Amino acid sequence: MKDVNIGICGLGTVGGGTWEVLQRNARLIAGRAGCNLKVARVASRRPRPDLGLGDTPFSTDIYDVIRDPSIDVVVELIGGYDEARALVLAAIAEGKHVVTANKALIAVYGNEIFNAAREKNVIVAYEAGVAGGIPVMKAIREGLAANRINWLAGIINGTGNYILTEMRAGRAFDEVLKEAQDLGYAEADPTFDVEGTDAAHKLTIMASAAFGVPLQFDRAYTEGISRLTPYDISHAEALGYRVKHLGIARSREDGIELRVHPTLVPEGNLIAKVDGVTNAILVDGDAVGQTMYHGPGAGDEATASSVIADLVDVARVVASGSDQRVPYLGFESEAVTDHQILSADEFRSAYYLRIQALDKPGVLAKIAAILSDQGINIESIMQKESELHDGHIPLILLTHTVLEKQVNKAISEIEALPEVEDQVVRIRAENFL
Ligand SMILES: NC(=O)C1=CN([C@@H]2O[C@H](COP(=O)(O)OP(=O)(O)OC[C@H]3O[C@@H](n4cnc5c(N)ncnc54)[C@H](O)[C@@H]3O)[C@@H](O)[C@H]2O)C=CC1
Ligand SMILES: N[C@@H](CC=O)C(=O)O
Ligand code: NA
Repeated sequence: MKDVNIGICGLGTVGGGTWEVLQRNARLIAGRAGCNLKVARVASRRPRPDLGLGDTPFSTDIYDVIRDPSIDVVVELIGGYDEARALVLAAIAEGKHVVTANKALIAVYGNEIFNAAREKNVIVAYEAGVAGGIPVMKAIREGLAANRINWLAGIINGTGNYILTEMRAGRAFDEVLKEAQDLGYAEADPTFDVEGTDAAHKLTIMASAAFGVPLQFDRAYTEGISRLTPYDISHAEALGYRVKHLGIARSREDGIELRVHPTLVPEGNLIAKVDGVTNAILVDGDAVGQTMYHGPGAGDEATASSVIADLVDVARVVASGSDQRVPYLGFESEAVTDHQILSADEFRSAYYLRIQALDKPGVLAKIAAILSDQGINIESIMQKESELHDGHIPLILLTHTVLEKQVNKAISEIEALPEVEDQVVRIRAENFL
């Protein structure tokens, strides 16, 4: 059986997991790929004696992998933007295929990288970058190829969902984040997880493959979980919702909503029950209806599972000498359109609003009048006398679905009322899920 030679760059959480699974399941994987996936070289800043690399050449210079003429596929697992971009472009220039877990790289530089790869007739595969171990890109690009995809929505950051799950159990944000870092779930810069950047990277990639538009990370609306409070989480629950950090991509006649933010999800919805580091993506297609992809969104061997699936795809092409492959974002270049990405003002959603108002007659009427002037109907209202503090009492409202610009207008008018103190807390609620 032929060997396909693999060079791994970056032996951290995912690199280590990839090495381990390739060794453990070598025969099984070879049986599927039709060739041996041989790790012929590894490079990383620090050696990993715990992995038992044996005779496999190791160096601290990742470019040793690029320079090695025997390497067929470079596995980029160093992470980050610029160094990874340079490494991947250098690998492509050498005519090597690339497998990466780096969604930041693909979301931001994917258009450039895919063009370079097309010119050199090599493959760049990135399944591990989107929802870790879940083969969701395979589902979108291949399994759902018959469908007009209407929308997709899901939990696509394991660290964030882990934090929200533990916060519900009463644990402190910082303590749980530290634990997620120790478990290898978090990004090198964990603000990418908690401020929504990582989820926006993944959403950008899924949306392009779902709708056939170029990658446009800079057009994604991004809001993280760092400002969520246990208070709002528990009040949302009292209204029958769970607060989840979602990525939502929805195709409309007038454009595409591309947004990442904390979201109230009806408690009966499957997504509401997804806890811990688990990710879940619901995809709505015109032919199939809704399908859901659920599984570990981060972690060493779970992510390695996707890295190796990509390696098998590449190895089959290398070993068979064919150049048959799935287009990068599932669409042939001629079929990619310029359907615009909408601004946040154009989002349609329901809203949970928490208003800190003076407890005196007439205030509620003023707020109701502002909402009504903006055409906003109220679905439910909650106010507890027991939460009266310094003459102020939180008023919690759930609106019907409206345009976001109407809500923004209403919020600024409400915040300007002398009876209202602090900023209005606003969390989108999605009843269409
Ligand atoms: N940890 C996870 O669960 C997941 C991570 N990813 C992605 O996988 C990639 C790798 O992530 P992790 O393994 O978690 O990171 P990590 O920080 O554990 O590993 C990165 C490794 O690369 C090495 N490295 C970085 N720059 C280097 C350079 N210039 N020269 C030599 N070595 C260098 C580091 O020393 C480290 O050993 C990232 O793009 C990340 O976003 C994707 C899905 C899940
Ligand atoms: N930091 C990411 C890792 C996987 O993509 C996450 O927590 O989801
Ligand atoms: Na994946």
